[in-house]
Formats: sequence, structure tokens, C-alpha cells
Amino acid sequence: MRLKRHGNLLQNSLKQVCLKSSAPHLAPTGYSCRRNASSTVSPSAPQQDIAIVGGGITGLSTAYYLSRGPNSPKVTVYESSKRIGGWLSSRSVDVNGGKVLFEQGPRSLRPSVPRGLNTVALLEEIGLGDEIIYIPKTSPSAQLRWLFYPDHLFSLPVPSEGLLAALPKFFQEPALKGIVWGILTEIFKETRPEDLEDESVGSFLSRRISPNLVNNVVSAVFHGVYAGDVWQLSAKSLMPHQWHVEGEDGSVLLGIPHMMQMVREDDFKLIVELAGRNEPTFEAREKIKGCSVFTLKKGVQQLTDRMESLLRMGGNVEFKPSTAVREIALVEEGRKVQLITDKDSTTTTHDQVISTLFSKTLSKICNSTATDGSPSRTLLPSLSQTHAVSVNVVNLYYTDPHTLPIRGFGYLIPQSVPFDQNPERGLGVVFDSEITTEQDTVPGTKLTVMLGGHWWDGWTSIPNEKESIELAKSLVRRHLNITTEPAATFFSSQKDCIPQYTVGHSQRLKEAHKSLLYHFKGRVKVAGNSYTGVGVNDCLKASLEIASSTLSPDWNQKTGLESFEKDLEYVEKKNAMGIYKDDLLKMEELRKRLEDDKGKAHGKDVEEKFESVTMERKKMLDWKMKQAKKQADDARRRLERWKEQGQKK
Ligand SMILES: C=Cc1c2[nH]c(c1C)Cc1[nH]c(c(CCC(=O)O)c1C)Cc1[nH]c(c(C)c1CCC(=O)O)Cc1[nH]c(c(C)c1C=C)C2
Repeated sequence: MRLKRHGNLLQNSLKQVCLKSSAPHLAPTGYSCRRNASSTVSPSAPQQDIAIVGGGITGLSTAYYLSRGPNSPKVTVYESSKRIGGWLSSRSVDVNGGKVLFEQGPRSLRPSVPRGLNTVALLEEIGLGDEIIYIPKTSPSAQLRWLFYPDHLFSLPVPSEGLLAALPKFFQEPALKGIVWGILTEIFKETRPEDLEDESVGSFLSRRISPNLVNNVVSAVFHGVYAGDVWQLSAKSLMPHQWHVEGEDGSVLLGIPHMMQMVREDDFKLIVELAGRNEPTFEAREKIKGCSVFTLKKGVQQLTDRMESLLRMGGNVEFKPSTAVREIALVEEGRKVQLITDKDSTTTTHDQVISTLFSKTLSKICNSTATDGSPSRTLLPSLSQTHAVSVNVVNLYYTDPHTLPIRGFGYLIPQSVPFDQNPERGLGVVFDSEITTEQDTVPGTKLTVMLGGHWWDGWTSIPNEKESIELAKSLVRRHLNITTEPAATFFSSQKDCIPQYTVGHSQRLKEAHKSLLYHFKGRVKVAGNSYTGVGVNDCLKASLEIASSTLSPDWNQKTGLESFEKDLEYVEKKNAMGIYKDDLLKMEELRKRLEDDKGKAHGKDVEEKFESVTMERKKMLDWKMKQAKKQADDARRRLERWKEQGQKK
């Protein structure tokens, strides 16, 4: 009975989500997932049939965005494994009379503007707003981040303590040697040759600042995000702002003021889109302001679980788990895409296919048909070069809440640490119980040890479960002096979990865009962590965009990679200030008028005018705030109504 009521509630909320996105006054400015009047697909046209290959976070959210409007297409999600949800995997494990939550993939998300805001908006939309745990910027896990070099842990400078407090560390810590000098002399360094299309993060930052910064600090930070090798990862793709300003201003340092006024054009579009819908709610925006990262009460997998159940209840989406797609081909004179799956070689046809697979896997299933007996070749050669790293994740739980000798987020191990200090090939350790204890029912200390990544490139076999747990215990014994046995351990091997955006990434994707258009006429599109960012926030942004492209009038010009046709474009941040955009533009107008007046007016007059402008701005902001709050109240009341309706049913 209880479950049923819950089910009704979910179904209702999906209906409400649909109603919401179809409301004309809420029409998104940029990404319309609705088929509007100008669409090539008229309301009487047959329902489109879309296949999504891959049932991870990108596949599920694409299915969700496709399904939330009226006249939504028929969607089929193909997933090779039994389980839907992909890399987002949270396990609740029984320990000593209670339960602790272990994360195998991403564990917390950043509230960055606008991608993190977009994630919060989605969480609110699917009814998980109250399940978000906001970790405050003041918590030890947000303040203290540690690095290991060469044989000890040291904390990275805390920005709030200021430069003066941090300065001695730059001279005492061997890892930071030469970095201050490298920064001070950056503006005098030669700029890159004009014909240099891309280079590694290592080469870029060594050239601009110092190799020590790369080997001892940046390589550690890149371990924490990409588990990759800084000497192979692309500066153009992964440090796009810094790369851009070097090109524009000749120096990264001199370019900082410029950089701070800029925002990527695609992010700007998302800011405007979110502001247009006043999302996330005012309350969530307020919480985000003070938070460093956020997660969910039952772990990040709650996001994929909720989307899956909403989609199953909505009725327009069919799930095909344990069904690997082994071939994709254009058929019926280019009017359909055929998928051949490994289930008895079943074939199905669809109007469009969105692949969220690892790009190399996609390249293997998109082949030319050889009629002359020669071996078939991939139609997407530039994607066949992609490489991904594997990470073994070991979760450890100790009953003593005071097992750790230090507080903070955890620590990262840079590439320069000698082998004898890191024979386990560790990348870093997360102090999960320092980030939040809200997910567990018993006290204790919870750690996650990450092993492998690029260290294992070229290895033919990697450590198994038993070996990895031993390696993890040995690592925390040497680095943290933890000698007690954990009360619980959990292991997972994440094979090829992080695609590596190595030098030439953007050029390869530009070529892939052309190949997809040429061979599949826009009927095969891509999204996911192989292309426009490896994080959850990036994947959700990509799925919003690809769902919109799929239903747009010019769907046949879109592949998900069209942004790679040209270099990244930036716009001025002041035009991208979300809900304050109009105010700021009006302010700018007033400021200009005042400047014009300046020549005519004197002293007191000018001061008075400035004061009146400030008052005017304040009034405008107050008004906007009140409006946003009213909208949030309305949304809350609406939600209460849905809940009541759901319960009555
Ligand atoms: C399986 C291991 C993973 C490692 N990195 C990622 C995974 C899935 C992916 C990843 N990690 C972070 C980001 C950036 C997030 C964003 O921009 O929104 C991505 C794409 C950052 C991050 N890394 C760790 C944590 C707890 C976070 C969360 C945000 C933060 O606090 O900065 C921990 C961590 N992840 C990896 C390692 C080696 C590591 C070590 C401490 C590899």
C-alpha cells in the first residue's frame, strides 16, 4: 500500500514536470526540449523513435529531458550491463549494528555556476531537493586539502587565511620550491608560438610557471579529477580559460582580470536558461552560496535511481538492460538508424540514436560494410584513438571516529612522489567521514583509497580485490600511520571509468563531428564523459543540450560535437549574471549616462547622482529578491498540492 502511494506520487510528479516545461511562460530561452511551432515536426507528425545507447547518468538524463515535454518521442535505452545507472554507484553496507554508505564513483558534486546550479535545478525538479546535503565552505573538509610529498603530508594554503599567512609554506615545503619565483616572473615569459594548436598541461604550466608546480602540485590535483597524466592531458581542453588568455594577453597572470570578466558562451546560454526559469529555487541558491560541495542523503546514486523510476512510470521510455549494441548503421536510404544487439543479433530501427558510450567503444561499433572481403573499417577513426583510465576504489570503515591523525578533505599524491613512497600506485585518499556523517547510522571513520589511473597504463593485468584491499591498507599505514584493521571494506574496479582528454582532443572531436555528419547525416549523436567534460555536472549539461538538439528543427546538423567546429567563444560575465542581468544592464546604462554628464556637472551634483543610482540599484535588487522568493513559495505550495493529490489517489 505504502509503495503504491509512493508510485502514484512519482507518476504525478513526472506529469507535473511535463506540465511545467510545457508552460509557455516558462519556455526556456536556449534549450527547448519541446517541439514548438517552428519545429519541422508538426503536432500531427508520427511520434519520433529515439534510441539511447548507454544507461548511465548521461543516458538517463537525456531520456528524462526528451520525455518531459508534450509530444515526447518514444525512447529506448540500451544498456549492456544488468544494472542501470553507470558509474554512479552508492552501497549501504551493514557494520557493527548500523549502516554506512560507500561510494564507488563520484561522491560529491561542485556547486559551480552554472553547471552545478543546473544539477541542483534537476534534483529539485525530480523531487530530490530535500535530499541534498550541502557541505558548508567552513567545514574542515572544504578548508583543508593535503598533498603528500616526498614522504610527508602538508596542507595546501587556505585561501581565506590570505597570502601572507601562506607565504612561509612556499619556502618551507620542498614541493613548493621555486613556485613563487615562477609566478612572479610569469609575465616576462615568452608566449607560445602562434602555430601551436595544443600542448600538455605539464608543458603549458612548466613553460608559464615552473616544472615543480606541475610535478608536485598540479599533477596531484589532476589525479583527483582525471586520475591522469599531466604530461599527456590537453591544456587547451582542460585549462581552456588559461590557454585562451595566454593567447589573448600573452600572460596567464596578466590575463586574470580579463579571465574573471569572461564566461564561456555555452555556459552563458545555460545561465540565461536557468534564470529564465528562475531555477534552482531562491532557497537552494542561498544554500549553494555557502557550500563547497553537495551530495545526496542516500548517496549520488539516488539521482540515477530516481530518474530511472520516474521514466519507468512515465511509460514513454523502454529500458533494455543486459543488451549490448554491437553495430550501428544507417539504413532505408538514410531515413533510419539500425542497431544490432548481442541478444540473438536482434535488429531494431530508430529515427535517431544518441550514443553515451565511451567514444572508443562507439568507434568500434560504427563500421563500414566491406563488400569486397577486405576488413571493415571504423567510420569514426578519430574516436578510436581515445584512451580511458581504470581506477580501483577501496572503501575502508573503522569503528573509532578518531582514527585519522589529521582533519580535512583527504590527500592527493603527485606524480613526482618516488616509487618507494608510493609502491601501491595510489592516486589519493578521501576522508569521507570528514565530508559528511549524515549518510551513516553509526559513528566511525570512513576512507576511500583510489589506486591506479594512469599509473596502470600499459599494464596487462591490474590488482584484484584481495590485492587492492591489502594495497589500500598498506598505503594508509605508511602515509597516515593507521595500523588498526578496518571493521568493513568494500572494493570496486572501475574499468575505463575516466576518458582522457589528451593533447589534440578538440581537433579529434572536430573530425568526429564531420564523420558523424557525413556517415550518419545527423541521425547518430553523442553525449557523455568522452566529449565535453568528465564530471556529473558536465554530463547533465551535455544531456540537456543533446535532448534539445534531437528535437530541434535543425536536428540533422547536430551531432553533440558541433561546438568543436570553432574555438571556444567567451562573453563578458556582466552580461551573464543570471537573474540580475537586466538590473546590471540598466545600471550600466545609468553609469554611462552619468559619465556623459560628468563633463557638465561638478562635485556635489555628481555625488548626489551616484547616490541616487545606488539607491535605484538597491530597490531593483530588493524587488527581484522578493519576486524570486514569491516564486519559490509558489513552487513549494505547488509541490504540497501534488503530494496531497498523489496521496489521495
Ligand atoms: C573513481 C575515481 C574518480 C576520480 N575522479 C573522478 C572519479 C569518478 C571524477 C572527478 N572527481 C572530481 C571531479 C571534478 C568535479 C567537478 O568539477 O564537479 C571529477 C570529474 C573532484 C573530486 N575528486 C575527489 C572528490 C571527493 C571530488 C569532489 C569534489 C571536490 O571536493 O573537489 C576525490 C578523488 N577522486 C579521484 C581521486 C584519485 C581522488 C582522491 C582523493 C579520482
